Amino acid sequence: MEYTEIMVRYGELSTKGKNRKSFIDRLHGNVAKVLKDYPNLVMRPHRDRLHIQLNGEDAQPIMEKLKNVFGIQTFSLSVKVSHDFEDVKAKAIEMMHEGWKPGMSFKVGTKRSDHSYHLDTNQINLQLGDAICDEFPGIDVEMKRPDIKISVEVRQDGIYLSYLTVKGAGGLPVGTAGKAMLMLSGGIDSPVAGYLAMKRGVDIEMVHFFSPPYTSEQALNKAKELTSKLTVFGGNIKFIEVPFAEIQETIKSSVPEGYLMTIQRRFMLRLTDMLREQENGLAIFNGEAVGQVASQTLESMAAINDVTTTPILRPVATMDKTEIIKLAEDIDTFNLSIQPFEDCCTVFAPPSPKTRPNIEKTRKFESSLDIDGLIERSLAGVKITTIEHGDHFMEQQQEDISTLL
Ligand SMILES: Nc1ncnc2c1ncn2[C@@H]1O[C@H](COP(=O)(O)OP(=O)(O)OP(=O)(O)O)[C@@H](O)[C@H]1O
Repeated sequence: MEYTEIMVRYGELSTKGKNRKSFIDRLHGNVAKVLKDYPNLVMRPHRDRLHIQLNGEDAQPIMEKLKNVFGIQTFSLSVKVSHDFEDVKAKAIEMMHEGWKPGMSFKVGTKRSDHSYHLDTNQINLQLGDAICDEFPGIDVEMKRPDIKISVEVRQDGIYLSYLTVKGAGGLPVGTAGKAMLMLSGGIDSPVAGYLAMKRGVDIEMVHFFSPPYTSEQALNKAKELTSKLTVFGGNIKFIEVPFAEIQETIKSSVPEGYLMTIQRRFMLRLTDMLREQENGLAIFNGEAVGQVASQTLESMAAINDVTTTPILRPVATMDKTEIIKLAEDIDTFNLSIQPFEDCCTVFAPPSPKTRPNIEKTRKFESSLDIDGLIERSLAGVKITTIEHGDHFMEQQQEDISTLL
């Protein structure tokens, strides 16, 4: 069947008034970005739906992209026919032949925005229902949970029919909840935390610490590649790389071993917070899960969090590792995350970090360091790039290597 339009139903639209408008505008913008490679599409955002006219474009790849856009509850493929009711009947029957299998029940549901049409919603439901029953003798009509629902929408410019409804990603359009920083390592958890932040409408910017020469270019590229994977959910993402080797070396040579990790993390958080301020972000997200490792006990979190009052949000805090892995697989970051490139935290990890660091002691050990100078030099080396959907960093490097061989 040649479809004419995709009808997108908005997700969580509990907000009213001005918020509703910004929700719809942002969703429209995000959908337009994701579908930028299809110039023939025409989009019309309305109060309760977004209509995407296909103008001959193949619906399948477009639907695959729409499935990742937050703020969409469901979407349906529809076909436009004329106001001639015989055309409507013929198309509804064609749809039933396409989707119906023996034993399935059905229902017709009609909406009219064109109230001048000569049949009202009840008449349309009944007459179409009768036509379908004649074509499929013995078929069950089921009002509550039909297997197939033929939806009919009567509009000024024609009548739109659909029967396939696809579940969207839910959540809120990325950008409607404001901007925040995500502390992105190359591991499994922080990309999942980023995905969950985006799902609630947060526009994230990545902050990644790296420590050359202790960490390789490949480790940096892995974090960039992970960022690229997340662009499918919300468009371009800023990637902020922060040099961290001098800070780690200094801490290692000046602080008792048990406190290395806590103090390193405090520096990471301070730097992320400064970058947040510079970028006008409102909060910081990370991939910590309670009790997962030494730095993620509640005592450690408290000692690290001590450097800022900025909200630190931990979307995977209460999830089991298996649950996080399942999500990482669903969003296609898992296989990349498990590639064995070193992270600056693992390179400098002490053999037995304190799992219950004392805040007073932490502050005391840290006070011997030139905190401002270390931070200033690290910030001076920050590099900011924008990662777009389709950008690749890992493969590119493999290609480079293969050309050298
Ligand atoms: N190199 C880094 N750059 C930016 N943030 C980092 C870095 N390393 C760790 N983090 C942040 O600290 C959190 C905890 O890191 P840690 O290495 O202790 O745990 P993890 O459970 O292995 O997390 P992940 O799987 O995200 O690496 C990460 O989820 C991330 O938000």
